[in-house]
Amino acid sequence: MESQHHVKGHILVTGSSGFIGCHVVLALLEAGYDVVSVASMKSSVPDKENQMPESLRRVQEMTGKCVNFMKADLLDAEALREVFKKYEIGCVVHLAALKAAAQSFKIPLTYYRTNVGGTINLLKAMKEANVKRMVYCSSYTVYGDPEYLPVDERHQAGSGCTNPYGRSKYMGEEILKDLCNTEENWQCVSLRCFTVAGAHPQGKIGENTGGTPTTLMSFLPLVAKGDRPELKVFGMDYKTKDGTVERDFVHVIDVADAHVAAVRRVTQKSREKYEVG
Ligand SMILES: O=c1ccn([C@@H]2O[C@H](COP(=O)(O)OP(=O)(O)O[C@H]3O[C@H](CO)[C@@H](O)[C@H](O)[C@H]3O)[C@@H](O)[C@H]2O)c(=O)[nH]1
Repeated sequence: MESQHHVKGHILVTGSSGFIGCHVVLALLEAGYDVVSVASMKSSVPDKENQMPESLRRVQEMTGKCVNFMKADLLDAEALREVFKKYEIGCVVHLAALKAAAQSFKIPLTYYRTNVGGTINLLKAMKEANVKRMVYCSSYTVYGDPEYLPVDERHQAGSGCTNPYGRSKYMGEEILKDLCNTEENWQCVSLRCFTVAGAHPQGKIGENTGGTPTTLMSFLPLVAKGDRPELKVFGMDYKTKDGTVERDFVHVIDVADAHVAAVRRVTQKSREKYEVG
C-alpha cells in the first residue's frame, strides 16, 4: 500500500503507550500515516477490556482511526518477528526504553539490557524484514553538562553523560550510526529530546506515572492538588539568580510533531544516511 506520504507500509511505533509515544501515534495518524503500535505493557495502564493500553484506546477515540496495537517486548525477539510478519512496515519510530535517570544508577544492567539490547533486537528484526528507516528517540542527556548554551547538534555528545540512562541512549545512537555507515540503504535520525512536558489540549492523554512520580514535571500536579506539600527545585551553586538549577522544557505536542517531521525526512529518497536533531 503506497500512502500519500511516499512511504510504503505502516509506521511502527515502539513504546507507543507511553507519554511521548501516544502523542506520536496520534500525530502520525492525524498526518495520514498508517500506524502499528507496539508496547510491552510493563508500564502501561490497560483499558477496561484489557485489549490495549488505555492511552492508545483514547488515541483511537480522538482520531477515529485504528492504532493496530500489538503487545511485544523488545527483549522477546520472536514477538518482534511476529509484528514484522503481520504488517508491512515502512519505517520505525523507536521510543521504547527505561527513562528515569536516577533509577538507572540503581539498576544499570537492566537499563543497558532494555535500552541497548532492546534496540539491537529491534534493528535485527528490521534487518530481517528489510526495513531500513528509523527515527530514534534519544535524549538531551547525551550532552551531559553543556559546555555552551544554547546546545546545538555540534556540541560534543557521549563523553559527558552523567548517568547510565544517558549512556544507554548514546550507545543506541552510535549503533545506528555504525549501521548506517556500514550497510546499504539505511536512513536514520536520532532526536535528542529536551525534557518533555505538557499534554494534549483535549486533556485525554498526558503523562501517567502510575502514582510514582520521578521527574520535576510529574511532581508538579501533585503539589497543585495538595497531595505533596512543596516542589523542591534542586541546586544551590548554579550560576542562576538564586543558585538553583534551570532547565528548558519542550511541549509534548512539539516533540510529537518533530517525530513526524523526522519520519518524513528518513522516508524521502537520498537523504543523509544518519542525522541528529
Ligand atoms: O523534584 C525535583 C526533580 C528534579 N529537579 C531538577 O529538575 C531537572 C529535571 O529533572 P527531571 O524532571 O527529574 O528529569 P531528568 O532526570 O533530567 O530527565 C528527563 O529529561 C531527559 C531529557 O533532558 C529525558 O531524557 C528523561 O527521560 C526525563 O526523565 C533536573 O535539573 C533536576 O535536578 C528538581 O529540581 N526537583
